[in-house]
Amino acid sequence: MRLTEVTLRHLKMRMKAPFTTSFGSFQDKEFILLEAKDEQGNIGWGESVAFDTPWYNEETFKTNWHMLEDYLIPALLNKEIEHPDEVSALFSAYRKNNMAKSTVEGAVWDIFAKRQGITLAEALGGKNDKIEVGISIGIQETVEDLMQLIERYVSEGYKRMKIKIKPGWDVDVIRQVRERFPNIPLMADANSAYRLTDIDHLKQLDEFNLMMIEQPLASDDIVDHAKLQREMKTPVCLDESIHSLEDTRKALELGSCKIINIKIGRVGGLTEAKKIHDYCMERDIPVWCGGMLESGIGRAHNVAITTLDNFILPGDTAGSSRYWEKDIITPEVVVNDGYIYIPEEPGIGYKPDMETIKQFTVNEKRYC
Ligand SMILES: O=C(O)CCC(=O)C1=CC=C[C@@H](O)[C@@H]1C(=O)O
Ligand SMILES: [Mg+2]
Repeated sequence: MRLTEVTLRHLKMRMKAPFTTSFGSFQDKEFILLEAKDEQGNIGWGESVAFDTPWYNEETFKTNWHMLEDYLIPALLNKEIEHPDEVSALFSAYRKNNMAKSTVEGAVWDIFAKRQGITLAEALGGKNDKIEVGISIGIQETVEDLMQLIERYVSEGYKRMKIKIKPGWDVDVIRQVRERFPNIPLMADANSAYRLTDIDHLKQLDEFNLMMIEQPLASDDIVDHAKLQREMKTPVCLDESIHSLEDTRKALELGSCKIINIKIGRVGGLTEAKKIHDYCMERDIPVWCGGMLESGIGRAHNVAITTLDNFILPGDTAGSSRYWEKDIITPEVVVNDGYIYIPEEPGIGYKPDMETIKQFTVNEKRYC
């Protein structure tokens, strides 16, 4: 298999409502879509999940464009490869920039599956024909606003609620949610808003039977998380701190967490995501698939990886309509009673809607 042409598109899409976390709030989503063609004319798609501001991690869609244009596309274009696993080896001279790497690696995986006439899920080794999904709810203006959203998403069938927390919007809010919804599967994501000195405060969360607390401490930490996990009953889940299988190994050896959130972009692509999945599975560490407010293309990749056996916990891959008036794929990703059914078409299984893509495209460039 050989890529003969790659097109980058810079898209700008407005979400239905702002999404607020401990690090900031945003409503306009700017990102890169990557379309790749192989020597047989098969087309594969990838999405960069980097935001427009480096607040989740150090990457942005502009740094991704630079990496793709100046290093990653030239490293791959017209190179003969047998399997997508070889892509990371071709990129090994370039440090980090995982979201940029994942953008093009995802398109290669899509083509790899299409060449064999199988789904991306099957190409990855996934056997499940449906996946369980939860939903992530940003910080709201009032607790009542939050309650109404939970009410709505519970009635739509989502299998677990994730609530964003930060100092001043944490223990009291979770207490009220638990009083109103004593039995829902519930978790909290802090996006690194706390320090180890907050340990006594965080331990108060132990009384609410949370499935986990996600990334409470610094975004690059695994040492303090291990200290926290030793003192907290609630399982710690790592998101921002995990960029690779090596990070996973070290975090698990230290006891920094009991659960891993796998985001394909954050770990540099599907090959590394699968390795982390397999490593965790051998050690009985459950994983789930995190979200980055993706358009349909990124969403489709998330759906595919979530079919692997150790994605035991519901992920953040909500339906397209959660964020978008109109998504850029057909059919859109739909959630039925908390499940997404895996599409049967080869590759990512959803068709890019070129009209809609065009409508949101700000800039486009082709490489061959
Ligand atoms: O619905 C989604 O795509 C998940 C949204 C979500 O929780 C997150 C998106 C982007 C950055 C973070 O705030 C975050 C997360 O940390 O998991
Ligand atoms: Mg998170």
